Amino acid sequence: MLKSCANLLQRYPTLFTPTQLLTARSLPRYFSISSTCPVEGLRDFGLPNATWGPNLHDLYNKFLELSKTGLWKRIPSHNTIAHHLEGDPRETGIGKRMFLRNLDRDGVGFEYCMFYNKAESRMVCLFQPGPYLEGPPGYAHGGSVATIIDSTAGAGAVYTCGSVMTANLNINYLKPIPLGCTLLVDSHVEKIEGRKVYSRCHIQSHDGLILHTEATGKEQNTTVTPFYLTF
Ligand SMILES: CCCCCCCCCC(=O)SCCNC(=O)CCNC(=O)[C@H](O)C(C)(C)COP(=O)(O)OP(=O)(O)OC[C@H]1O[C@@H](n2cnc3c(N)ncnc32)[C@H](O)[C@@H]1OP(=O)(O)O
Repeated sequence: MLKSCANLLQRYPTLFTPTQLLTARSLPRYFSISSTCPVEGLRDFGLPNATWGPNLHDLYNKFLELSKTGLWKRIPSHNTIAHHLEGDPRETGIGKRMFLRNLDRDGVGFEYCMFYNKAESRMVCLFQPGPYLEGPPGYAHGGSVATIIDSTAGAGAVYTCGSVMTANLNINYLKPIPLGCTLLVDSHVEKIEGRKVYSRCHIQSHDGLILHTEATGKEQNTTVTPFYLTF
């Protein structure tokens, strides 16, 4: 691992902070970043890759197991939003990349996959923040935390109600999120009033012992950004 870390440092001298280097032995496997990630071409990023740590694998396998009951479904995650949703017949604009999938290497940014439970209007996101999301030394930037919350609650609202835009998002940052850890982002649609969709979301450590973040969101049903769903 230290050898691959040294190689990475040679190629990308500013990739890791001193804090991360000091704690490199205890951090998961984003140090073995694959250099074979294709830049172009359709790919489902919600599938395991070499940068996933053991805790992310464990959570993923747990939800795959739950999916066998039919209550949960893995949500595909392609590089462009037009392809993000299963069954979307539209072509995407050239050069567009979905915000969370806009890096050309695995493991450095938003490493995640989502599962949806229709009966509970619930979307969970298994999330491993990579080193490019750094805010305070060694920890995830608050904006990146807001992004994964917005994307999880937003996707949950889309799968529950169809096309929505986020109108409002309130976040309480309770405990900082270490880069490289595995998190469960858990959102559900709490209430629907006409075109208004109210969601609640929290982020906890993979073992449920630490509550990192709580959030409430309000999405507005809209026809501005029609999504095509086949759930
Ligand atoms: C698997 C798929 C993954 C996809 C996930 C994608 C997730 C990403 C989500 C996003 O990032 S979306 C991008 C960020 N959001 C925006 O850019 C939204 C910009 N704002 C708008 O487009 C409009 O303001 C909006 C559509 C949200 C509302 O416009 P409307 O014309 O529909 O609202 P209108 O002014 O008619 O108000 C309707 C109701 O909503 C309420 N409302 C509007 N804006 C609000 C606001 N900001 N906060 C709270 N409430 C709001 C408003 O008070 C009113 O309540 P009442 O019916 O009770 O009177």
